[in-house]
Amino acid sequence: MSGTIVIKIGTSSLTQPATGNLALSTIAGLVEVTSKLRHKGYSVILVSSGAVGVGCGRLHLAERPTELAMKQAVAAVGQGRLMRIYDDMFTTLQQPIAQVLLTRFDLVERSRYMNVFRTFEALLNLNVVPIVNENDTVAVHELKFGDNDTLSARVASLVDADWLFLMTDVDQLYSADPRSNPAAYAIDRVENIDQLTADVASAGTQWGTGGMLTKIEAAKIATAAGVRTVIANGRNATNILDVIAGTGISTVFEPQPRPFNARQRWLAHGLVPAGQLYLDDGAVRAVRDRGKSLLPAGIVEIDGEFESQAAVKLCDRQGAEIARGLVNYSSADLQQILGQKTDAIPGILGYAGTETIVHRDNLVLSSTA
Ligand SMILES: Nc1ncnc2c1ncn2[C@@H]1O[C@H](COP(=O)(O)OP(=O)(O)O)[C@@H](O)[C@H]1O
Ligand SMILES: N[C@@H](CCC(=O)OP(=O)(O)O)C(=O)O
Repeated sequence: MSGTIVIKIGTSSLTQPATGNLALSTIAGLVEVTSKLRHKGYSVILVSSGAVGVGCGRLHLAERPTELAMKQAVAAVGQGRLMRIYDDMFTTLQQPIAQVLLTRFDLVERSRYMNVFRTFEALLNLNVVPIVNENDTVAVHELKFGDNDTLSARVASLVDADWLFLMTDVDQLYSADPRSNPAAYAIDRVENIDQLTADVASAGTQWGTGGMLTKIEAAKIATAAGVRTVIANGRNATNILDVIAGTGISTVFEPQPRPFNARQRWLAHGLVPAGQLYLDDGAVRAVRDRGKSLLPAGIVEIDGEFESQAAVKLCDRQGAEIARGLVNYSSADLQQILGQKTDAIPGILGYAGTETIVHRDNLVLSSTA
């Protein structure tokens, strides 16, 4: 019955909305539930926001800073304070914890991705609860997760988790933001996230980053990787135990069958695509329906500048993503050979490269394809 659970808790749950001070009883509840899950045999990873919010409280700032350097400085103040509180509380329950700070870059390169994976594996084998946040202080704009919802989903995909809990300041996902739309109704279960019609456009709280939008994005990433995903209220962490027991108020997103091995999970969720290849209908069918590699003849257009072995999206003519993978040619070379027969490549480029543009082994279909 045991498995791996990733719990993401947002700033809006960790802090008091009125004062910005830490919500100590909420954190204590989360620590207690985490410890209970550990005793039941689950491995638990916490993804905790709050560095910027707690840093603001410590520095008596009334608003979340918008300037990058300022945000990074404030996060450096808050992160240490946050970890100290977690460590104090977990220590009272004899539960060791570890701080893991990630940037998007750590999941892009295969060797770094595997390193992060092995570190999590070692920590969980040591019965430690890793507490993850984005490394806000060093993350550069272009390679930021930007929000901890999608960070937690990528971590859940990385460790092949059974559950991802997105704990926030509303009980459930609603058909629209319940703060501004009193007629919004609660959604208990989402079988197919691609058919979800809820309005999640509003920005959320002052301290949170992405509102509901990034939670839905996270649920898409996690369910596509086979992780059952839950949105629930973080003020009462016992919700997690109830949801696992099949009761409790929440929104549960059903996972898709686990289609991915570890390498495919990296291809699907670790990489940051540097460009797009647009395919004709025959190539779309070959890649999507017949499990073929992509050949130059089926490419009608490309977008972006990239080197060989970069990650790219494979799209149909309308731009809908059907797959992503590692490309065998740079964008400059590809411009010259797109639409051509494979045996024309050496004559055009002056060297005999590989026959395929994206090999089947380096390609993973997108969940909506
Ligand atoms: N359809 C919706 N259902 C529920 N909440 C929504 C919806 N659309 C927007 N929201 C807003 O999203 C907020 C939660 O996001 P956020 O403040 O970023 O929280 P966190 O800090 O937990 O990540 C809610 O307080 C709510 O106002
Ligand atoms: N890494 C940032 C949190 C980013 C974030 O996603 O915040 P939230 O929307 O509150 O989950 C921090 O620790 O302040």
